[in-house]
Amino acid sequence: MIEDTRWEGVYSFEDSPFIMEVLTELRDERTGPIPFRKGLVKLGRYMAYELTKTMEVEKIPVKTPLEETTGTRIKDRRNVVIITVLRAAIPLMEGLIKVLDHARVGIVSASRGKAPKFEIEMKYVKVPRIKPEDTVIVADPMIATGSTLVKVLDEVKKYGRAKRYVVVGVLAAPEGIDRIKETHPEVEMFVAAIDRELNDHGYILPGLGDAGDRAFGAPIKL
Ligand SMILES: O=P(O)(O)OC[C@H]1O[C@H](OP(=O)(O)OP(=O)(O)O)[C@H](O)[C@@H]1O
Ligand SMILES: O=c1cc[nH]c(=O)[nH]1
Ligand SMILES: [Mg+2]
Repeated sequence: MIEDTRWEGVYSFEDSPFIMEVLTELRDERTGPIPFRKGLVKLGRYMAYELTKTMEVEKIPVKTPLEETTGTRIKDRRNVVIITVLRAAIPLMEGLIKVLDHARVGIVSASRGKAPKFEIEMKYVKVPRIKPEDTVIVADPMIATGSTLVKVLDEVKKYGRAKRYVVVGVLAAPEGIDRIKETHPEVEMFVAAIDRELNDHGYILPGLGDAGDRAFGAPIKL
């Protein structure tokens, strides 16, 4: 992972060719919903694997068929709460949880309104109690204006103070990172790549389009 020195605690995986290859497939407009969801699952799995490198480990005794020796256990892996932001984060969470299988899971809905206010409607909130030893991971593939994550982090912090707050995403715009760092400076962010900018509809450029629509199809407006 590479720390982006424009901020404190913001990392990308542009040094990982495999993560970049999967990201390229997600960006490709020819990629349909099935491979798109599969790609989000893969990114969740591999970014969770990378994230374990930042977790606390402990030495434990282990007995092989031949002799006693010392083993390793990732202590923090047993104290994780994954917060999934509907819709687009569902496949991403599926990938994260393959590595972080002990995680407790919270689900929140968050749908973003139109420019320029980008009001966030957060109706469905089901979050477990958060303990001081927990690493809270908020999963959302896209960090554009940052409105969604600011609102979700505000809400999640009502459920108890955690040891760490980590955002895991696929693409982030500098504008969104700035916004989140303003209101939640302690939050660490891990994304596959940090893209160039937002367009005036609040979409990330070059981006990958609307992640929820790419994964599940565009909803119709009644
Ligand atoms: O950083 P922001 O400007 O808040 O934008 C990011 C949010 O926008 C998209 O959600 P959307 O409202 O499109 O819902 P969806 O995931 O169901 O498509 C995306 O999934 C993020 O949650
Ligand atoms: O580019 C973007 C920005 C916000 N939400 C998305 O799904 N894609
Ligand atoms: Mg969407």
